[in-house]
Amino acid sequence: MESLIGLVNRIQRACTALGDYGGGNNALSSLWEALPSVAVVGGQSSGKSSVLESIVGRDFLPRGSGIVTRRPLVLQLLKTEHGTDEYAEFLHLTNKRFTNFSLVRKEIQDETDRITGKNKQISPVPIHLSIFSPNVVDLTLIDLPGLTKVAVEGQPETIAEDIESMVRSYVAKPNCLILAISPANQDIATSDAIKLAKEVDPTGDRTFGVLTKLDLMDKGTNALDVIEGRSYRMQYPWVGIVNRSQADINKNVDMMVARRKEREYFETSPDYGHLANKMGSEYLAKMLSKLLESVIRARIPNIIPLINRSIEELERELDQLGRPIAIDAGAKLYNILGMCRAFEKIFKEHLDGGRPGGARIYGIFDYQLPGAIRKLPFDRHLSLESVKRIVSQSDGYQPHLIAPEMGYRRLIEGSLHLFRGPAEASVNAVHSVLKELVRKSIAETEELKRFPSLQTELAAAANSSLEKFREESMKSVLRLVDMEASYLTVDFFRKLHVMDTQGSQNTSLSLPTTVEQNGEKQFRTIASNVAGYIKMVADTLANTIPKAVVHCQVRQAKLALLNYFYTQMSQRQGKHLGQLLDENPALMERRLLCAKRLELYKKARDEIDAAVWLG
Ligand SMILES: Nc1nc2c(ncn2[C@@H]2O[C@H](COP(=O)(O)OP(=O)(O)OP(=O)(O)O)[C@@H](O)[C@H]2O)c(=O)[nH]1
Repeated sequence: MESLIGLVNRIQRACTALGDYGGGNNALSSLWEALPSVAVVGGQSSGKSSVLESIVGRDFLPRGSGIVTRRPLVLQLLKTEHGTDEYAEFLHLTNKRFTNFSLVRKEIQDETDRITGKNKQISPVPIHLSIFSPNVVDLTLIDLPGLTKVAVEGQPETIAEDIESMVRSYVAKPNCLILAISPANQDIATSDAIKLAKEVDPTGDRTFGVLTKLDLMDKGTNALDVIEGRSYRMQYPWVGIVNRSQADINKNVDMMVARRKEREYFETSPDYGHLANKMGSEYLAKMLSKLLESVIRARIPNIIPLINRSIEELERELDQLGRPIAIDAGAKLYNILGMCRAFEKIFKEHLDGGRPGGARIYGIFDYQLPGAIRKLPFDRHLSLESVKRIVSQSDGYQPHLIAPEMGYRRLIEGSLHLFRGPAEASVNAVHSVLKELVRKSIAETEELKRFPSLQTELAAAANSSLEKFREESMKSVLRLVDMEASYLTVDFFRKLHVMDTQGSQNTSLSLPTTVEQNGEKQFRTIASNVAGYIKMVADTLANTIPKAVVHCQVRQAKLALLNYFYTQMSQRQGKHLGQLLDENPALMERRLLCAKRLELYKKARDEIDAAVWLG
């Protein structure tokens, strides 16, 4: 069965491939940070690289002066069957097996430079190296740049701080075991590794003290005070190491020989002999492997809810951001039309009552239009003075004989003309409501939110259709008013005449009146008759204007708001369609990031599920 370390290895590789290497300010939760790991921390020349090589049993890390490790190196060791060949693989060079470890060293150097440039910058993007060998234990270690104090030529002044903050970002997370390397030939109180570990892990629950260069201590001195926890106590016992010296490296002393020499050193040491079975790089590797396995076993149950929660959050965010747009013209057109239909549906819901707004149109017909008609200045138009003037002007040089037919007509036409105002106002008011509903519906169409250009174009197309509907509606309502003026309802006046004759018969016995009195009475009657007629017309128009407006504007808006837009769309080429779908670049980037992170979490969930089943 594959070890849990192998499982975490695979998830870590997926993390790097999908852009999650912790930190970052993209507000996405990091799986990388949640995974247990072992970070190797130490000051420059403390012997970090030597410890790692000793654990691997191979000479493969870049060496040189200055800061050699400038990107985190995630070193995944996988134990293979006894007798099998050793080889190494990089995540960035899939399918290429390295059996020559000096080429591994070169590739680490080259790959570091690929991201950081040759000017010795540092980068948090890790390099993943897997080593398959029968001489290793299953273990993952992360080699970090050595803590330094000074910048070398060409490096930014802030390099020391930059390195410290990168190292800190690894060791600060609670799931990270810290392998703190300190050289024995320096005062432990000045160890950079111990200083940092103390800060981020004050209880020492996850720090392992490793003391290198025991063989380089002054004759007659030893590091027992440290190793036995008297000068600096930690939860886990210190592990002493003797690596290859510079002279051994120069002589190309084989790593296996070095391991043997280290074993012999402890076994024969008068100072450390009693601790020999708990010293040396082989012991360190085995102990770390066991511990990492048990930490992973303990932490996995907490990681599963994190993964599930993150999947939910990412799916929610992706739904809000919308799925990516297809590239071919047909699919683009299909998408655009789909969004238009979603908009039209919402627009109709506003009119039909599913959403608010449509009732304002009824308000125009029920309240605004009758109110405006009531306020028309008929009183002034039909005042005695005005009636007299208009009747006499209409009579011309020959006063009327029985009834002032022309006077009536002029008075009525003048009154009817006043209805144009309320009719026009109704059309304009409904137009404003429809325009507002278009704006609202666009804002409420979730699918359109990502596409500002499409929104603008859709609004322009809808508004230009509304403009056309308004023109049609205006013509129709004004025609209704003009029709009233073109042909008067004869019946109304015939009935009046009959009533008038009966009235004069009834009053024939009343007191005699003067000529002026008679004339004035006649003008009043004319005013009252015209007012009666106008009232009748007002009632009619209060009913027919809404019908015309609904027919020409509201119904048309429901039926054909985007007809012209659709015709235009079908003639557009792919490039133009693409312009309508030009999303905000920040949004596109965010979608990509979320999609990659989602893929990572799903992969991790599958990996863990499979391991649980197998386990
Ligand atoms: N004699 C002896 N020399 C050691 C030991 N450990 C490391 N060295 C030497 O110390 C020097 C620095 O060792 P490295 O392993 O390169 O140290 P490092 O911490 O990786 O150094 P940087 O990557 O430059 O920060 C090398 O010349 C090693 O040979 C040790 O236990 N004994």
